[in-house]
Amino acid sequence: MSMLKMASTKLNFFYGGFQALSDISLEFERNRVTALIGPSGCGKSTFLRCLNRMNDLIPGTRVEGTILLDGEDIYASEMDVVTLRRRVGMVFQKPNPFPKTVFENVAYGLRVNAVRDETFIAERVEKSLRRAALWEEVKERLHQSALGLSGGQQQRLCIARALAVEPEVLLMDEPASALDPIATQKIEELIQELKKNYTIIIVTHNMQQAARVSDVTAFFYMGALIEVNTTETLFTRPKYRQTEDYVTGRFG
Ligand SMILES: Nc1ncnc2c1ncn2[C@@H]1O[C@H](COP(=O)(O)OP(=O)(O)OP(=O)(O)O)[C@@H](O)[C@H]1O
Repeated sequence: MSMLKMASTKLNFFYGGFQALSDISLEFERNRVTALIGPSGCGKSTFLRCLNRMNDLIPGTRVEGTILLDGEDIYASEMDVVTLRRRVGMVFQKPNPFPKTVFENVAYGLRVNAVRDETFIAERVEKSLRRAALWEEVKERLHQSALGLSGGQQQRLCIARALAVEPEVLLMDEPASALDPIATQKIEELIQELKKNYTIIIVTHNMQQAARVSDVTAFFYMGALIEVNTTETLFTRPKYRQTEDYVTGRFG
């Protein structure tokens, strides 16, 4: 099995007349955590959303170039977007549980995919909550509203919800930025655990977080990919001045 899970080649992205990404070629290996870093507005989130075609939902946008998932072009006409988003799951910056029970939040993706077997659903809900390191905290309150959970628990619930449909890739857009330090640490530990089973791509503003959780880091600046390397090398021996200035906190 190839180590390469996803790859973008010469990706350009436009919001109307504004080009937000230029010529991004970036590879993602299986069971690795890749962090996307760079100053506000440099295109990190735009790039992340290209990877499961979330940008399709924004009118007036245009993509050029290719993105492959296991060698298949995700923008090809035969690619089913619902299947793509099942395979490439996403967790957002702010925890966004549905106003439903804990159980139904996690079961949601299965029900949407027309799974009817309640035993199967219950097993998958438990497995997903365990993988998201939340089961012990919620097993007695599965049928209470998810909105009663703490922010950190809600974010792990959103991760469990993403895992329930068994994605292959997990996209995380600043998943801990709305959380306190303890909840953040739990999410970071969880990311380390999850990479055994998933390919993870995380956008973060927090350089220490990128250094702690990722194997590979990509530095974006003004819509371009400036450099990508193992996290250790990128942080200790960056090739370019812009990268160095950013990782040492001189700007951004
Ligand atoms: N829906 C949109 N319509 C038009 N322009 C957009 C839209 N979303 C983002 N942009 C622009 O595209 C550029 C890249 O934005 P993006 O959100 O991808 O950057 P980012 O690096 O993730 O920033 P941040 O760290 O602040 O979230 C910015 O100039 C932004 O203003």
